[in-house]
Amino acid sequence: MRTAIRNARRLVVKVGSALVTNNGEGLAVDALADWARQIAALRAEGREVVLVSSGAIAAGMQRLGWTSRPQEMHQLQAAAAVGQMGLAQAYESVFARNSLHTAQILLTHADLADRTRYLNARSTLVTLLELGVVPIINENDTVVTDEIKFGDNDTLGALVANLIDADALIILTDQQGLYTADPRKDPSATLIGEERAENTALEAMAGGAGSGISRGGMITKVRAAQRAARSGAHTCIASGREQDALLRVAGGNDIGTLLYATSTPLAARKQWLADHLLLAGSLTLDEGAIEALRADKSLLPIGVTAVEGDFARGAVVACRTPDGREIARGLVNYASNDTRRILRRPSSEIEAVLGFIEEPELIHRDNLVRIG
Ligand SMILES: Nc1ncnc2c1ncn2[C@@H]1O[C@H](COP(=O)(O)OP(=O)(O)O)[C@@H](O)[C@H]1O
Ligand SMILES: N[C@@H](CCC(=O)OP(=O)(O)O)C(=O)O
Repeated sequence: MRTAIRNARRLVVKVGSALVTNNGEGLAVDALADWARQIAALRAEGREVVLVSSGAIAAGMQRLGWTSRPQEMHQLQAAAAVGQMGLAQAYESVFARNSLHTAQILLTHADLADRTRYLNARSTLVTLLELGVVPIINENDTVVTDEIKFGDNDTLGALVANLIDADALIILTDQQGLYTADPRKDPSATLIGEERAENTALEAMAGGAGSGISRGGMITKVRAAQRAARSGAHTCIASGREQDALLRVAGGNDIGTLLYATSTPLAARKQWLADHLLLAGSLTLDEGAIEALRADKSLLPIGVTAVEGDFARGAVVACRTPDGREIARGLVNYASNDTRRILRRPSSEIEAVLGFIEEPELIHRDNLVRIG
């Protein structure tokens, strides 16, 4: 499977806060310079690289002289705004030494949930890659609150990989890869070399963040690999402190943990639906509707037993089993108040109940994606 990474043309590289900021001590400029050198070498091989870098909050805290991470959102946002300047400046200068231009892109969840903005972000990124520029992405921490944050950049890295149809996602962190348990807590844990990204047993092995500096931990990296696999991208988690880590991973060497994709990539529009982190509402389905969705059919109002949330026509909603498990999601044809009036009814009655009809389906199969 390592050859899949060796053959990857378009790569997303994610570097975590602990690495970027020397565990919060300040920007690790030597590490940044080393990644820039390796990314330049990959570009010289004709490969395209997008960098997703954390570290704004940690760098901002250090610049402001704060020794512990503040709790208050506006203080975190202020630190991110200060730190992002330092981050951008440092990357610009280390890539310039390798004759490469960089571009700063700050994204929010809302940017990727809106179809037009999503497509715009994609075109800009692809244009930058065609121009030979290295896009450097972070979350736009200054404008997002907790409920709507990606929170950790592993998730953001996977969404970016899906956005630009990357072949591989390389996550550099402070461990050699995914271990059978958190090695900080269990010294007998062993490194996993390769595994299917979709193997849900991996989630039980992965724990939370290793330091107060970072957010996600290993669990968000495993989930990022699952997400990236939906668009066919393979993920490698490796230590950013290893000599030439990026070049060795991208060269197909046996380091870190490779979580490879096996499923057929989703069509672009369905990928976008699957990548929504926040849904406007949810529908509870009966057995017949669950069966219909498994057979790739549309969702009709007759198979819906309950509606949750307040949503407009065209919103993305979850389709759940009676015990609350999400099995699919899609773009709904009727607003929540209308959906409540037509649920459990045959489509032939929609017009009589509502006084109008949009479509006979509540969610058309083309706008529906199965999850899990
Ligand atoms: N099964 C595991 N294997 C490896 N590391 C793990 C595992 N479970 C939890 N961790 C922790 O995840 C940390 C890496 O994630 P994180 O601290 O969020 O770093 P980053 O800033 O690179 O995203 C490790 O330092 C480790 O303590
Ligand atoms: N956007 C935040 C990154 C959040 C974070 O810490 O992510 P990670 O290092 O991936 O756990 C920042 O730049 O500080």
